[in-house]
Amino acid sequence: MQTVLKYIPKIKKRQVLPAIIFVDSNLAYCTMDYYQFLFAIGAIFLAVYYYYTSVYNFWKNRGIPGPKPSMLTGNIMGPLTPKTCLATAVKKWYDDLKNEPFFGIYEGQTPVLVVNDLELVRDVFIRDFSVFMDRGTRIFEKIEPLTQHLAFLEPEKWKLLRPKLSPVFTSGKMKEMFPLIAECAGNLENLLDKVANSEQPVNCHEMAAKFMIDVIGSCAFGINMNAIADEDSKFRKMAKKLIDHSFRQIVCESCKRYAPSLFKVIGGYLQPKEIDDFFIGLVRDTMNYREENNVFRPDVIHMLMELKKHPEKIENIELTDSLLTAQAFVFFMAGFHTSSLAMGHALYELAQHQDVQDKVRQEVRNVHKSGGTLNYGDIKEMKYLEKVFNETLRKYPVTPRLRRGAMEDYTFKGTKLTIPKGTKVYIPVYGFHYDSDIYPEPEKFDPERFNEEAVAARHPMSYLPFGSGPRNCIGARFAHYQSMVGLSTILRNHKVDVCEKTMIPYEPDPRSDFLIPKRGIHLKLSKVANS
Ligand code: HEM
Repeated sequence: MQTVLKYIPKIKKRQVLPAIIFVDSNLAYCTMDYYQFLFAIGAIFLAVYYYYTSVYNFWKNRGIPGPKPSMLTGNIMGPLTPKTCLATAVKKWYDDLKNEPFFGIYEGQTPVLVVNDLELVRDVFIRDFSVFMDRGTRIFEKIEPLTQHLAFLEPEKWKLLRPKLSPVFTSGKMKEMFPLIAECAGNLENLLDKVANSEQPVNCHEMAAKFMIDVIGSCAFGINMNAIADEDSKFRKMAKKLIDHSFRQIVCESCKRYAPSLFKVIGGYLQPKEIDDFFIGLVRDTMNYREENNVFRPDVIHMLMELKKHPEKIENIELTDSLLTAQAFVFFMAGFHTSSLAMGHALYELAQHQDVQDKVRQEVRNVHKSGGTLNYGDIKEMKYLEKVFNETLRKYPVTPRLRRGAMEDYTFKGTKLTIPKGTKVYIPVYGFHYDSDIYPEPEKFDPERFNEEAVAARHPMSYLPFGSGPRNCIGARFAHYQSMVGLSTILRNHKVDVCEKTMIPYEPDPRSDFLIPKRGIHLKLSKVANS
């Protein structure tokens, strides 16, 4: 290949221009008149400009207001241009437009309707669920086989799989699993003493993640993942890789969002295979072990083995190994990541509100007088801790917006707006949770917002940490129990304080769509004498 840039400075009007800048020595130069060249460039610019302005007229043409989109990225900056995180963007749009029933934004070039009106939100989640069963997420199953899980699956497969997996999380099953969670809490207690003795700040988000990995491993997979005791635990390493923002992952995510057709072609080269191979191997080996040794545990793996044995129970779906593994994978991923964030954020607030922390400790000690192992009933009695947990998820909803996709043309009730089939819909959770008309002084951490009367006085759609309707979080009950066990274990005999390393004010990580602390949650942990 030979560069012929050297020709360019010598060009004069009406001179012949080598229009191909990189020319293979075997190819003849392609020549073009100077004005023709300028015209061609201009035409290309015009075409691109026309394309983008017409794409970005979608909402304007329908009379729907919205923030001004940028070329290419629309309104969602995304991981390649991390100026503002998604939560901050959602809040800004909502604050500017909250008196509108809805407004329009663009994810890349894709129009998205954001629904503000709480009754219309209820229609989307519950009353017209048959239209909004879709998550509105595109899956590239050949490139990323583990993304064909419950959270992303298209409605046809989702509606067959969800009822088969829901029984894993009934309250009866929770009771059965509780001793396994309590056992992991024992290991956490040993870690707490080590950390307190070291007198060094600890990243509480990471500590919570280790606990959650052990809990999910034990309850969903029947495996001791050993993340608390072993710094080199393979599961902890995989978990870190999953939530990592390496350059490769940022490129992948951006490509999927802004250039999905390109991702189809190059995604296979960008995608690390290590995580897929690890989980596919893990689920296959666990199933084989149980089969050969006749092991029975009423968990996610058992449910998946049953489906594999009786594929006739789910017609119209080919139950491939990767489809089954993807279901186990989402329980691991969603189970440890979301709950560890909730637990980390709760400790962050408690370290800044010692009065609330003392009250929680008092309650935990009253309920759990005997010490020893916690039981299921103990958690139910910790009403104040529950309020703290709920208020934490109000201030720090893990997902700042929820998503749905319209499966047919849909007219919003009481309005003239009809959206075409396939339109994406967002629910601005972070906007609701910080709306001062719903939650006065929204920046304040106040667990009393969750006393019975206050909750009954609010619209049910104004608090959505676990989503709502038939496609809500399948693991909400499990998340609640594992977080409450983790928090009560830490706070019973230990105290968290802010220290020099604590990030105040809070800054979310702009590279993630989840609400994640930018620099971890570093707190000082010390032992509290038993009074
Ligand atoms: C504090 C912890 C958690 C939070 C804040 C959380 C939040 C959410 C949210 C907001 C959704 C979307 C709901 C919607 O669109 O209406 C969701 C879905 C989901 N969550 Fe969770 N989650 C948590 C813990 C868990 C746990 C522990 C598991 C499993 C062990 C889990 C498994 C799932 C799955 C599989 C879905 C997809 C459900 C479907 O599409 O049918 N989550 N979660």
